[in-house]
Amino acid sequence: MLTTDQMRAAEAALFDTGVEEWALMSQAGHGAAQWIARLAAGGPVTVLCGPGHNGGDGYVAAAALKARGLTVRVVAPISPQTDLARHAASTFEGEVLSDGEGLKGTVFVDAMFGIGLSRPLSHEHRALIRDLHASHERAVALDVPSGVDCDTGDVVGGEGDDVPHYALTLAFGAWKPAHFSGPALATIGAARLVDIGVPDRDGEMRLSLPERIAPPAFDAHKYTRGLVAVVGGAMAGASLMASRAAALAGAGYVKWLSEHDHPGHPPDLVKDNAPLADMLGDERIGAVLIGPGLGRDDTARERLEAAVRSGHPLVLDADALVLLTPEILAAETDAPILLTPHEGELSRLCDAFDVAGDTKRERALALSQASGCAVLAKGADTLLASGADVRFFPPASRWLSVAGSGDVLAGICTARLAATGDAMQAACEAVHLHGRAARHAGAGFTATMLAEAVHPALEDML
Ligand SMILES: NC(=O)C1=CN([C@@H]2O[C@H](COP(=O)(O)OP(=O)(O)OC[C@H]3O[C@@H](n4cnc5c(N)ncnc54)[C@H](O)[C@@H]3O)[C@@H](O)[C@H]2O)[C@@H](O)CC1
Ligand SMILES: Nc1ncnc2c1ncn2[C@@H]1O[C@H](COP(=O)(O)OP(=O)(O)O)[C@@H](O)[C@H]1O
Ligand SMILES: [K+]
Repeated sequence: MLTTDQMRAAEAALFDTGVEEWALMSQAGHGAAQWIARLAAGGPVTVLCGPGHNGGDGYVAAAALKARGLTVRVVAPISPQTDLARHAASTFEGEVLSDGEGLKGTVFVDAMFGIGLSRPLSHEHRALIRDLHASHERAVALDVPSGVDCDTGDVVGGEGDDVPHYALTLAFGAWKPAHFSGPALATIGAARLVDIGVPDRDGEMRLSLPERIAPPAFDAHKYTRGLVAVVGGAMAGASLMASRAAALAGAGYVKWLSEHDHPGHPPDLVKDNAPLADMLGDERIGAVLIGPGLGRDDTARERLEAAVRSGHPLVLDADALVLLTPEILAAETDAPILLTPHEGELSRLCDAFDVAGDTKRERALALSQASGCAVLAKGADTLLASGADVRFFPPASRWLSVAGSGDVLAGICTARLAATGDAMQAACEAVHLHGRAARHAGAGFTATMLAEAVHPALEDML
């Protein structure tokens, strides 16, 4: 995944090796035409072309679609402004209109602006896009929906609903942050990457895709598979749900360290109510979860301090993130720590660690660097920051927006941390497992149902 500047640098590096600009544009336009043709299914296509190379891609796609026998109209409110864009326009031999008055069709292709957007869309351009969107059955955005800032996913000079909803967005050469973050996420629809020859490199920002989870080794026993300790608190239900999710996410053994009882306590979950510091002294513990249902009083803070001092790999969620300060984290520990804040907790933590950033990505990175922890910043556009690295995730079921869903995720994270010993890998596996569980749970599930659905989800990922 590349920012605008990185994308331009990657293109420049290709040109330095002798690749022609036209070759890239040609691949972008032809790659787009293949997707558009499938969506058009023989119906008429209207391509809105801007003045730059995004428009150039549009002209190439228009010419390729016309060559396939489709009815294609180009609307170009601004003429091409570069030699390359003019050359692209010259390859399209059909009708070019200056406005979209009365046009109807199957697919509307937005090739107005891409990574070169430099200011908010004018009222006229916004209205033109809205009208063409309304008069066609489906809309496809080339590179990004016009008006979206590629680096942030914000709508430049506007709100999320100033950009209409696209069925498909075709990213050229590399993903941009906007494809998986910010208000743009609501407008982008299905996102697909079109190869234009920009080599994949092991950059700091990447899209995380599900990878296989390793099943237990042949000589595995419950401790090698991971002993998870879930610290309970005043509201026992939340830690109980997290424990259940941890058990179903592959942990060999889950211990519930709780002073409180709960009627939903299952027989296969071992409860231990000895003093917390004693229990945390067990060297076999692979990872500790603290936060769900912990409470926020002095007792809760003492339990958090004990968990950090224990030196075990940690997942801190919910109330632990409300209580966390740099002083608490100052305890000597080399063990990996994963923080799993939602938006509100992230902003509180940024205050507590005295860091700031314009975007969620920048805030999560700054917090990770200030705290030394991996930061899984949850929400509709979940992302993971660890040191300089960022992982984005494909959008998950919106039904995950239910109370307790974060407790389930925290339990999964802890099981994966106990199994892998690596906060970043654990968080990536956990987000995919959580998303997969949501698909198994269907629509309108409760957090308890989601926790149960971790079981079939794990099987999918083996
Ligand atoms: N460099 C290349 O050869 C390639 C470019 N590609 C395409 O080119 C795009 C980037 O092209 P450009 O750098 O030309 O940028 P764009 O085509 O995104 O836009 C730049 C043009 O729009 C104008 N402009 C910007 N914001 C405006 C606004 N709000 N109102 C009116 N005019 C505005 C600028 O003055 C400039 O003429 C990518 O998104 C991608 O679609 C890729 O397909 C791959 C190859
Ligand atoms: N609209 C959404 N689309 C996808 N996932 C979502 C959405 N809203 C919330 N989630 C996910 O659901 C979980 C909610 O966690 P959290 O906010 O901690 O809830 P709770 O505290 O109630 O458990 C997170 O994993 C988050 O990424
Ligand atoms: K566009």
